[in-house]
Amino acid sequence: MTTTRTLVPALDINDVTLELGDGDARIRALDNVSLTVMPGEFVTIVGPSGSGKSSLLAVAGALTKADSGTVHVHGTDLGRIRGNAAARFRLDTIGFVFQSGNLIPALTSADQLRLMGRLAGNPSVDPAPLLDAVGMKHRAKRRPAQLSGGERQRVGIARALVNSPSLLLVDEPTAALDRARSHEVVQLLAEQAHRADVAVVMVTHDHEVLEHCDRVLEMVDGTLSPYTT
Ligand SMILES: Nc1ncnc2c1ncn2[C@@H]1O[C@H](COP(=O)(O)OP(=O)(O)OP(=O)(O)O)[C@@H](O)[C@H]1O
Repeated sequence: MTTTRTLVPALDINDVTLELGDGDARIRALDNVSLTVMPGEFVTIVGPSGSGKSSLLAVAGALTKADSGTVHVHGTDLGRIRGNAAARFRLDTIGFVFQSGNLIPALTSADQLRLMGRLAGNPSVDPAPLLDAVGMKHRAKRRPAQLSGGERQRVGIARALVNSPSLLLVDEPTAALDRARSHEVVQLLAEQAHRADVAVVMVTHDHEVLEHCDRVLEMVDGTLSPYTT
């Protein structure tokens, strides 16, 4: 007997439109965008400045509501949750990684992870295995100012994984890094996606790192299409 396993997409964006600004200055940041990302898949979005990449991450991360279309994260319709429920959902289901790691200056690497666990109602988080997974166990007691840019980014990735998210949204993770560190960080994201079955959606201007991604898409004027070199 053959058994078929139905996989729920980690992210399912269907025909989404988002308009920003007021009056004559109103622009269509997302124009009928659709995107499905499965668990364990690492998708990257490239495209010119102002093309709508950050808007897409904001909609996928339940930070901005689409004007039309639907967004499901791991089966939950983001259009149907708001306020505290949306904040709770973000904390439990979505991880965010930003340009420079966005770490809290006063906290050690280990405490960055503990705090994220506590916020999600998971106070017994053990930071050691996650820091180990990103090659940062030996920096557990250091604060951000005592870390290199690449190390901060690694801690940021470990922190984003603390609550075992279904979806990891990553905005320009290599902006502050040299070429070697950029490859390391993006390779690490690919490893985490494949090992922990997390869907990763990364936005980048850095075409050097695309080799590590499973799928590359291009955003131009609010529309998404496959990227061709
Ligand atoms: N709050 C806002 N109000 C009005 N327009 C906005 C707002 N935020 C973004 N925009 C406009 O929406 C469009 C898409 O912006 P977005 O930040 O998504 O692009 P991006 O591709 O991420 O750009 P970059 O690569 O420079 O970060 C741009 O034309 C931008 O000027």
